[in-house]
Amino acid sequence: MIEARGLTKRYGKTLAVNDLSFTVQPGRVTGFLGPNGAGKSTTMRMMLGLDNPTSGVALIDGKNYRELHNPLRKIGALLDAKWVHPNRSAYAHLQWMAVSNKIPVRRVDEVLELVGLTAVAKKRAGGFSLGMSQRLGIAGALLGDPEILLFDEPVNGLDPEGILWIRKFMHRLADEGRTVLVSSHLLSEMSLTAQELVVIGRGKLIAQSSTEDFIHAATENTVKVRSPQASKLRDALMRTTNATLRDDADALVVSGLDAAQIGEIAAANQVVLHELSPQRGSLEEAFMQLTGDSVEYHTELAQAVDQLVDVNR
Ligand SMILES: Nc1ncnc2c1ncn2[C@@H]1O[C@H](COP(=O)(O)OP(=O)(O)OP(=O)(O)O)[C@@H](O)[C@H]1O
Repeated sequence: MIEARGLTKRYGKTLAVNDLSFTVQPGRVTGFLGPNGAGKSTTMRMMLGLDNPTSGVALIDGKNYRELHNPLRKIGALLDAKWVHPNRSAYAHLQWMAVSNKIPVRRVDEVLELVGLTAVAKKRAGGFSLGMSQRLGIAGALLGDPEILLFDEPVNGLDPEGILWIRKFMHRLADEGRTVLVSSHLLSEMSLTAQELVVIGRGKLIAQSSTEDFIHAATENTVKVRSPQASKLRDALMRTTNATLRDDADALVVSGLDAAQIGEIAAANQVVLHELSPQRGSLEEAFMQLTGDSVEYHTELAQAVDQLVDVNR
């Protein structure tokens, strides 16, 4: 388990992380979501003992990173995929990491196999694509077979195939019972990857919940109804309920009632229905809702969505 308690980091005048408290549980992929500059990397660096909190603590199974006996066996991390020496082979890089952390060298072959890099293990890491570099970074994080894994923006810049691979791999790690914290500013990607969310903005916690609850709590659930007798249905709904109705092309969008209630009212009034479909809010809508009226945020959000469209193009 990872726990942040009152975690705060100040760089001069910038409050990068502001009194952040949350927990990350094993067996689930937890998305660490927030726009660029929200404080995700700083938080992760403090979890890994690479930066000192101004106040508060980041605990790994109840301990500071620096108190861990054999840190790589407890927590593995991918912060920057390109930090590998370009002239080293993938194998040599992992071997160096293994030796310097007292991990048996045979583990190198295992992790190369896990991330699908066995065939290129002896090639220069400098010639790797971004996707291959990410896999090598993940192999490094897995070297100590740790229970806890941190990934900072692992899908940034990857093609759809690479994104899918990372997503499946994260799920596999969580299914093995590990604690997986993955940061991203890509909202839609997180809605597919993460089962739990920790959402931050300007260093502060906005929400911690399951992805489903996050969307549910922050967005209005509506039901889309299409009927050849729309005005009769509208009258019946207005007469008997406090539901709010709005028109959307040839459909009625109803909030305040669920699909079953609308179906019952339609049947009681002998109204024919052609469609009765619950509409779920999206993570984008939820994020907009919770981050309120900040212009800066909405610009960030628009950029995040644009990037997502680019990635999927
Ligand atoms: N070493 C540093 N010195 C000064 N300011 C910093 C430093 N590191 C981060 N910051 C500032 O702290 C804030 C949070 O940055 P951080 O990199 O943690 O955000 P992030 O959510 O990871 O965003 P990104 O995805 O862009 O990295 C930003 O305003 C950033 O400019």
